[in-house]
Amino acid sequence: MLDKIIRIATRQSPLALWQAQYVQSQLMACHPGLQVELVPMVTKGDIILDTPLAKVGGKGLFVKELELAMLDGRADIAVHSMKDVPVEFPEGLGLVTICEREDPRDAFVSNQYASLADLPHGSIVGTSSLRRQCQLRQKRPDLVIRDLRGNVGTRLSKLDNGEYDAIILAVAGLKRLGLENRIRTALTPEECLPAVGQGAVGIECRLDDHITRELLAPLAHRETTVRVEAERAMNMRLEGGCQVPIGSYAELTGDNLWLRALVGAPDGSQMVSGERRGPAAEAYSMGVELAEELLANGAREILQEVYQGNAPR
Ligand SMILES: NCc1[nH]cc(CCC(=O)O)c1CC(=O)O
Repeated sequence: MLDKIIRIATRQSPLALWQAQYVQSQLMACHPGLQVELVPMVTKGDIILDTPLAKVGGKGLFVKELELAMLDGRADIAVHSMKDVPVEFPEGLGLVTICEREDPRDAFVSNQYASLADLPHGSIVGTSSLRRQCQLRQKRPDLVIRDLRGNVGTRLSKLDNGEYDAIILAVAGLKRLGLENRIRTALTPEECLPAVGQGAVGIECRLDDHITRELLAPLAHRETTVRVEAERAMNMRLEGGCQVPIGSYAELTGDNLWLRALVGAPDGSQMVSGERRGPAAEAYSMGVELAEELLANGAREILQEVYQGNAPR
């Protein structure tokens, strides 16, 4: 077992490298003597950076090359932000481990203003996430929302250049990159319901690689796994593809799971939301049932508009 080497396929953005190195150090701490190497890769998503993600094929662009490397045996595992992991996996691969969640909230980042409420009428806010856009617009229809892409450092420099009055980023990403001081306020789940899996890191590998799966087992965090399972079941039932105006967030207290979800029109004109409470063992079915309730309450029509590219923004 100790002469085993684990190779981690990773993108080279600072956040992807942080996540890969986090898993590398956790694995080495759990298994003294185990060798763990990073296999840095470039994905299509890294190359096509100027087009809104929804138009170029979505988040899958960032994971395909990593998955091919695992299937070809050039790498053993890939580490993902759970919110970027597509709902389906290629044959032979699967998500086997979910690590402990970092702060799941969204962050309000600005150089002049301390909070969303402080933004003057007509301020320009940067985010390309339809989920963030619809929730911002619902609360503040006066704001001007502009697309904002690139990795976390790029987004912050566009804010600093004066292109935006404020931007919204995930708290987790900023913390991991040592940029916590840029957070003016964390938005509560009531202000902006987080994305499926936000703040959690997951590990994908070949399902028949039992040695690797056994080595990964101690990195799993039970509470996070239950929460993310409920959130992902919700998303799966909604067929939430690449870029979607869906928030899905679960909290677990003892055995009590509380799942909240919303689907909104990107222009903030409509929003359907709901919640479910139940025991942890029912995480999956709670997610599916909540999704069905939202679909029946108008989410189906909202999502159809978004998928057909007709939704006003
Ligand atoms: N969509 C990009 C992305 N994917 C994961 C994170 C970091 C937070 C996380 O792990 O959920 C970010 C940056 C952001 O949304 O600000």
